[in-house]
Amino acid sequence: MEQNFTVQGVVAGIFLVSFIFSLLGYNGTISQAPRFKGLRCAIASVRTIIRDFKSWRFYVPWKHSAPTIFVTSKKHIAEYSEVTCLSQQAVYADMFGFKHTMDNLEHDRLDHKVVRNKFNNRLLEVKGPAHLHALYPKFVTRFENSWKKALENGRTTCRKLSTRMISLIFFGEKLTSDERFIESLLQYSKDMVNCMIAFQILPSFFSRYMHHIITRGGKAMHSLRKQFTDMLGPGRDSWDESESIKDCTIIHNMALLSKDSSYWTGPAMNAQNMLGIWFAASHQPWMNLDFILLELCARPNWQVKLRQELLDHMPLNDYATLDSLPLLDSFMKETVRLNPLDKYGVRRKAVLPYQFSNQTMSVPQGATVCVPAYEMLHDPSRYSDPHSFDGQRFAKNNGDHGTRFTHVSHDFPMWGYGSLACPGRFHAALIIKVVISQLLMRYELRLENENARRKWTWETFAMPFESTRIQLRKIDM
Ligand code: HEM
Repeated sequence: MEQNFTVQGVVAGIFLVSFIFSLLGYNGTISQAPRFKGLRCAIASVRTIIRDFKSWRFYVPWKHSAPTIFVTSKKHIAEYSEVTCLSQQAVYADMFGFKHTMDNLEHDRLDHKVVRNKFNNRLLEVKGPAHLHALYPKFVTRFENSWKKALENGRTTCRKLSTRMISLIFFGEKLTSDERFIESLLQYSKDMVNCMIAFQILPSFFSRYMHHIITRGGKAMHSLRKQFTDMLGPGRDSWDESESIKDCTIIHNMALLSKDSSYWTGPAMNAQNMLGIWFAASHQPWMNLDFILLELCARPNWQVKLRQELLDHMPLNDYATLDSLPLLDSFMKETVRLNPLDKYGVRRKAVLPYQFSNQTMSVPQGATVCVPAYEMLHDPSRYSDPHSFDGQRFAKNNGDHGTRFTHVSHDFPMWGYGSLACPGRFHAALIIKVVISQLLMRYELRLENENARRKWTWETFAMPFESTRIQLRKIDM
């Protein structure tokens, strides 16, 4: 429902704005639309846009985007992903309008890349895995409680399930049992995506007004930021949470790690970084979880195989055991290979001009460098029979682990590359594995409607429909 509302809103917005531009005689960049000359051409252009959008072909009709440079060799990827003047944050700041959606984040400071990246790596990649292992029983209990609620309501969504789970490691058990707090977390992430769509369509002049309208004055963002600032500052000592859980949370460790640094000027700046990390964590886990469930529905034989693998390793009392199952890992990875959320990966925007070290390529200021992720993941020289689903592709023939789901590689750009590769990938893997294993041990899964549309696309993104319904049939174990 919500998805339909967003898409309809977008189409209506497109209609209105293109009509106005057309009447003003704006010369758009739509490839197949005629040049706008007067009312007749305007109506024809609007029809083309509506037809394209109805057939799920999304694009920005009137913006000239900066050039994109594609890179595929390991050497080049390793080089450009690390260079300071090619900024990761600037890419996402443009895409999601961080100026508005992250309370004036100064995304183009060059020191951000180095300091924030190191900080986030220590916080999530270095410290994260041990905390995830320690909290594993809490995650299982969190799944059980969330699932009980879902059964009472007769439904849930991957987004809600994933948010309830992952928020536990961010903010502890007590705060994330508060429905109003969970609502703000969910709303903030939705606001970001709705703004992204609106900002891509409208001239940047409108961004701050659109942000205000779409997010109702940034209600969720301000409420979260206030809460984070308090938890990272004056309210730290009075935070009502058990010490053993608190010690493992991201917010508590953020305060500890930044205490003696001159870069972090205080709780307000940390709170802004926390908004960023929450945003990074809030979308991709549920979307990948959704695709994995859809692939499982299409493959009942894989449900049996994975269930057997789980049964062979019972009791799953610790995360090390669940995390070491080669077939589960491989199935998840193969799903992601065939359903990448973004056609491009390892995106960096040149905040200054850059010349590759072997002088073969130069990147003008403002251009984006990235890898053609979709093509690479479907390239027969990297993956044999690349268009067919092989759930065992990443496990060895003897059933051992091949390459892991969380492994970072230039052949598999899902996590990015180099020192900026996703530091939260272990968190994402845990959430997905807990949900999949708990569901498989209880149910057989199938789609309510085999022909239901499963993906929608926006620019280079391909995302699951939240409304695709999965039916669960209880199994006797
Ligand atoms: C399936 C889920 C996820 C996917 C596919 C994913 C993917 C990515 C990718 C592609 C990047 C950019 C890397 C680059 O440009 O080289 C990234 C960055 C990042 N991700 Fe994730 N991510 C996921 C989940 C998470 C989670 C759960 C967290 C937090 C717990 C997280 C935290 C971050 C952060 C903080 C960055 C920015 C890195 C930096 O600033 O240094 N991600 N992620």
